[in-house]
Amino acid sequence: MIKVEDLSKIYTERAKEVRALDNVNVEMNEGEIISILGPSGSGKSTFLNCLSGIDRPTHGKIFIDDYEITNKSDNEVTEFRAKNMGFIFQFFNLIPVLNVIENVKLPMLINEQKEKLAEEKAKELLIKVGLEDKMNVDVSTLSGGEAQRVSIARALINEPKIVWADEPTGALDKKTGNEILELIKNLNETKGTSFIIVTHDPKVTKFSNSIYLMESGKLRKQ
Ligand SMILES: Nc1ncnc2c1ncn2[C@@H]1O[C@H](COP(=O)(O)OP(=O)(O)OP(=O)(O)O)[C@@H](O)[C@H]1O
Repeated sequence: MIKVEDLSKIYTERAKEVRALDNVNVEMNEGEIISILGPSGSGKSTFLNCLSGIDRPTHGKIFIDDYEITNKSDNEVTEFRAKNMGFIFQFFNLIPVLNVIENVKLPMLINEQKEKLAEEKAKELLIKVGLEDKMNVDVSTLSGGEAQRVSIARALINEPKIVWADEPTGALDKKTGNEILELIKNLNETKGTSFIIVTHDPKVTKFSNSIYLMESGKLRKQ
């Protein structure tokens, strides 16, 4: 489903080169939970940003289901991302002026879907993540675990094939973090969505089908 060929990313800062990704070659299966572990500064976020088309690699090719993103224009990649990918962040990145259900509906409205359909879909997902009682509340009143459930519902609303999660348990206590990972596992099993989780947290591996280790820009399967 994801194929990466000879991928490198070199940042140049004050005439010094940083090789954030160093000739990565990998194929990742569809429908799995994949975790990418590695120390701080090893290149995990750079890898996620390149594969999701947010950043451009210096060298190499990336295919998502045979669609090469590395030879497309910025607009084409943005459209592909909006239709095929969801995102979960460490600090949730919810929009504070929108309530819970409005946050969940937003990516579907951005994709020019009908309001009524977005409303139905958002309700269904909020029930699935256990937030049926919180649909109309202000997001600032949510606990960390609840906020992450909202962001998971938001990530899934366009029925993406892939959800990228950057430290999804990083801001949560151990128990809440485990509940979020259980929810991700459940959604992976019931909907077949692939989750690719970038993390420092070794307990994520317990929920993963495949584990990779990033070290100094090189990726190894465990
Ligand atoms: N925009 C940038 N400009 C210059 N160097 C960068 C830039 N972004 C990242 N780097 C460097 O590239 C390397 C990889 O960074 P990256 O953020 O991908 O690591 P990471 O594994 O995600 O780290 P963390 O776990 O701390 O988030 C680091 O040496 C970092 O300093």
